[in-house]
Amino acid sequence: VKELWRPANYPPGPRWLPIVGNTPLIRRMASQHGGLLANVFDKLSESYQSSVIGLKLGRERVVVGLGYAEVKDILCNEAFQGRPDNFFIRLRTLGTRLGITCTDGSFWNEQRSFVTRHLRQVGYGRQAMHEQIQTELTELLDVLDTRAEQPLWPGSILALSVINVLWTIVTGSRVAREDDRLQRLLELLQERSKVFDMAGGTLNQLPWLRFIAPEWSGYNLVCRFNKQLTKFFYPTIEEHKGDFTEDRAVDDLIYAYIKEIRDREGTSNNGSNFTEVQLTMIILDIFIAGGQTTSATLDLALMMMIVHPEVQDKVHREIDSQLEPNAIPHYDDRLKMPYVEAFLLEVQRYFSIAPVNGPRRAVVDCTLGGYRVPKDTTVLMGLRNVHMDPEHWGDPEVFRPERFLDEQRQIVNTERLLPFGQGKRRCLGETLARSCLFTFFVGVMKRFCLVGTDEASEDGTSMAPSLTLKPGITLSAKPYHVVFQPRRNQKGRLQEEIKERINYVQ
Ligand code: HEM
Repeated sequence: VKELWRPANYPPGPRWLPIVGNTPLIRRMASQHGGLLANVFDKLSESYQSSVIGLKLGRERVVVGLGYAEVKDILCNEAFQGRPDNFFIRLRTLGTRLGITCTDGSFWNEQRSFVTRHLRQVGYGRQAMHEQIQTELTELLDVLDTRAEQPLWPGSILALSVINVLWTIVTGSRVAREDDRLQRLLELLQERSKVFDMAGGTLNQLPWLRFIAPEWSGYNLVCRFNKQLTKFFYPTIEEHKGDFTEDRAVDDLIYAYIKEIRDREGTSNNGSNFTEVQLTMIILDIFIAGGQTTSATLDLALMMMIVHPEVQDKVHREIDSQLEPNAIPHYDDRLKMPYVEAFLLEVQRYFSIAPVNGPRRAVVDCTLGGYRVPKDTTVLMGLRNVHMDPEHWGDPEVFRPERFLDEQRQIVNTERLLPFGQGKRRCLGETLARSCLFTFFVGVMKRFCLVGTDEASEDGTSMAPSLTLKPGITLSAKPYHVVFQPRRNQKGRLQEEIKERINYVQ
C-alpha cells in the first residue's frame, strides 16, 4: 500500500500502480505521440493544468519541470545539481558510476574541473581549436566536391568531420578519413543510441527484466556494446602510456590524464579518483555527448536551406558580402554575420534536439514551483517547452531567424534559448559545438548552393526533408536528399557577382 502513496504536496500527475508505477501509461502515451517523451509531457501538462508534473516510473519518483521559471530553477539551483544513481546509469558505465555526465558531488566536481582545465590547455576554446576545425572543413569540402551534383544525405559525411574534431581534442592528432577507425567509432556510436533507446526506458524502470529476458530487454546488447567501446579506446590509451613523457602532458587530454594518474600514484593519496577506467569513461562521455548532437544540428541547418530557399538566399548574400572569395571561414567571422548567427540560433530553438534535458537528481528535500520534491527524486526539464512558449515567442511554430535580430542587426532575445543548458552542469562542449556549427555551415554554404530533389530512395522511401524528427536520446533529421551544386557553376554568374560585391565593400 505504501507503494501507492503520493508524497504530500507532490506535483500533480496520473495515479500510479504498484511496482510498475506510471510506466505502462507513459509507454502507451509515447507510442500514440510519435515516440516522443516531450509530447507526453505536453499532454500531461495540459490535462493537469500544471507546469510541474509528478510521476513514478517503476520505483523511481520523477518530477518534470516545463515552464521557464521551473527549468531555470532546475538548471541553476544547487538542490538539483545531482545525477540519478540508478540501474541504467550504472549499466551505461560498466557497473560503476564514473565519467562526468553521470556523476555528481565532489567526484564530479574534481573530474569536470580537471577536464575543463586541460582541454583549455590543449587549445580548447582558443585559436588552435578554431584552426583545427578549419582544417577539418577543408577536408569536408574536398569530399563534398567529389560528390557534387548528385543527390546525397549529408548526415554521415558531416558526422565524420565532427568525430574527427573530437578525436583530435582527446588524442592529439586527427585521423585520415580513409582510416576505418573513425567509421567504426561512428557506427558504434550510432548503434549505441539505438540500443539505449530500446533498452533505456524499460530496463531502468524494470531492471529485473534482465534476469528473465536478457536478450529481449536489450540488457545483453548494452553489455556487448559497452565491451566493444572500451576495447575500441584501449589501444590508443596504451599507445599514449607507451610513449608518455612529462612534457607531453600539454599535448592532449589522454597524456594530461596519464600524468595525473602517475603523479597521484607517487603520493600517499591512495584511492585516487584518477584511474584508467575513469579516463575511458570521460572519453566516452565526450564522444557520446558531443558527436551526435553537433552533427544532428548541422544536418538540420543544411536541411532548412532547402526547406526555406529564401533563407538560403539571405545566407548566401551575407557570406558573399563579408568573406573574401578564397577565405576559409573562422569562428570570429560570426561577429560580422549576424544573419547566419541568428539562423543557427533559430535552428536550435525550432528543433530543440534535446527536448527533455536532464536527468537531474534532487540532492536534498526541496520544492519546485511550490510543490514538494523529496530527496533523490529524478528531475527532468522540458527545454522544448521553453523554446516553444507562445507567450514569450509569439509565433514559435514559425521558423524565423529574424526574431534574434534587432533593428541594428545585433543579436538579441537569447535569454530563453537554452540548447546547452545553464549553470554548473551546462554543456562542457558549448564553444566547440558553436565553432563547429558556424565554421562548417558557412564553409559549405560559401561553396555550394543546396537544392532539393524529388527522388525517392532505392526502396521507394521518400527522401524529401521532413520537419518531424526521428525520436531518440537526442532527436535528428530523417535522412533526406540534397544536391550540392558548386556555386561557381551557376550560369557563370556568381563569381562575377561576388567580385562586384567585394569591390563594393572595398
Ligand atoms: C549542438 C551540440 C550540443 C548540444 C545541443 C549539447 C547539449 C547539452 C546539454 C543541454 C547539456 C546539459 C545537461 C544538463 O543540464 O544536465 C550538455 C552537457 C554536456 N555536454 Fe553537451 N551539447 C552539445 C555538444 C557537446 C560537445 C561537442 C561536447 C564535448 C566536447 C559536449 C559534452 C558535454 C558533457 C561532457 C556534458 C555533461 C556535463 C555535466 O554533466 O557536467 N557537448 N550538453
